[in-house]
Amino acid sequence: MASGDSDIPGKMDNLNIENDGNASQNGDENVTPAEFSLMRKALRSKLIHTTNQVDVFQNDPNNPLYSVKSFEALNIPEELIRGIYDMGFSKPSRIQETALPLLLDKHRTNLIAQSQSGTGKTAAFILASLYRVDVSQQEPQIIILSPTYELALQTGEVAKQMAKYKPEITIRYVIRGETLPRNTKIAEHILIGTPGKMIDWALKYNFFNIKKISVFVLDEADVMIDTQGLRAQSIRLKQYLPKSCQMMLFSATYSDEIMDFARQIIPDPVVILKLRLEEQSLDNINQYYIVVRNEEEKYEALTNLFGTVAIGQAFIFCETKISASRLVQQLRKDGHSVGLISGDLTVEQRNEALRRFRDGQERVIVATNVMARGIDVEQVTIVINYDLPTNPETRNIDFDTYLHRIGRTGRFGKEGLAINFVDGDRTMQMIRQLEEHFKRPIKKLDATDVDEIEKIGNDM
Ligand SMILES: Nc1ncnc2c1ncn2[C@@H]1O[C@H](COP(=O)(O)OP(=O)(O)OP(=O)(O)O)[C@@H](O)[C@H]1O
Repeated sequence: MASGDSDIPGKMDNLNIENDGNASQNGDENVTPAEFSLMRKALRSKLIHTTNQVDVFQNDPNNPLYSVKSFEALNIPEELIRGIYDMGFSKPSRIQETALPLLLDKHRTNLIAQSQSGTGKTAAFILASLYRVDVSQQEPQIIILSPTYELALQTGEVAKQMAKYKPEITIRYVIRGETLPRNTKIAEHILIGTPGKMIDWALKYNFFNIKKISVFVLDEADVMIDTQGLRAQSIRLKQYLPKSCQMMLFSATYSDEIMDFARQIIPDPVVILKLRLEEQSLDNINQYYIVVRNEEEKYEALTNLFGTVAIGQAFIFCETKISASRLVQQLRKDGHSVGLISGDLTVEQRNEALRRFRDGQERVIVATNVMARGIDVEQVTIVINYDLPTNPETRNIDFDTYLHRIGRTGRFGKEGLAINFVDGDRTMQMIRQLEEHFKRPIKKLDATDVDEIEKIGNDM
């Protein structure tokens, strides 16, 4: 049995989402960093633009750095350009502007790149990998390591899309469930898989010659080091690679631990960092609260909103998985088409719900607090706090989670709408605290005032 099976997700009990450690507060929802990463990808339909400059660190001052403003300027085969345009990209993203010239240059620069999720890292290393393939050789030349089975599949999908007009480039997954007869020699050029299985295929079964690998990519380094065993396996694999192999490592977050790991894997790297995450802000969000007397009124007010506001896409947040799933059941019973995202669902079910939402098949998602921390909801126009976010220990209002739920990063200047439900003195006091804390008014909305609700909807 291949030791690659150690990559089965869901084994971790030590949650650490975006390094804020917050998820463990709601320990009944066990979601791993790898699962969050997948959820972000499932939900994302486009590039996240950031205004931040990138910082580049390199040891060799003679190595001139340049950035590209167009894909044509990269001197890559026309088929790859066509593939990129077919994916809807018109020009390189911020991180790609700097990373691609380095990745494609004749010095085969090694790279460590950190940039927030959704900024175009995957597309960058896929392009570099496709560019490096020598199609005259029918053997593996590129290894791409992902932390889990699902993330590897996701990366493979991107590679297949980009290589659409270069069908002579071949790709093989090295993930659980894949088996080969003994003495097989793999002919595919690009191997995408998890560390344990890759080690087995390279070193135990000799399905390919690791000395022929010319590009090694380690993706999602932050997720990798969070998962027992993957770090050691990655380092082990790296030790067998030829010296001439170009190595690159990508991470969405930054920490000393990640950098230590990165430097153990990548010799002599150029390091690209986009350290500062853009601040979430409430500047473009219109915030309201609706007062209700009991659960029935609350539910009625919610469905009233659905009926009146031509909501683009909405997220509804509940405090617990039980309340979230009850609400979904009720809404579905009443004929509303809503998706649910909670820790009770399988990875596949959650991602399927997010994909349906992303593709507009469902315009409402009900989610729990834990889920809110792990995914960003940039494209959502309405956020409804069915339950206000509270700290599970103190039961006080949780300002950070509130901001994370409804805030937007600067670039997304679009207007957003946040609606909070108030069902007593305690929640009313929380609204006042939020106003005080963020120095922004939260206006009262009468759930039965159809004209006003319509007006809000039209203003968006
Ligand atoms: N140059 C580009 N122009 C337009 N869209 C792009 C560009 N590069 C990537 N994208 C798209 O932006 C989204 C995010 O890109 P990508 O997955 O490469 O980001 P990432 O930084 O690797 O994210 P993660 O850290 O979650 O893996 C994808 O939908 C991708 O197709």
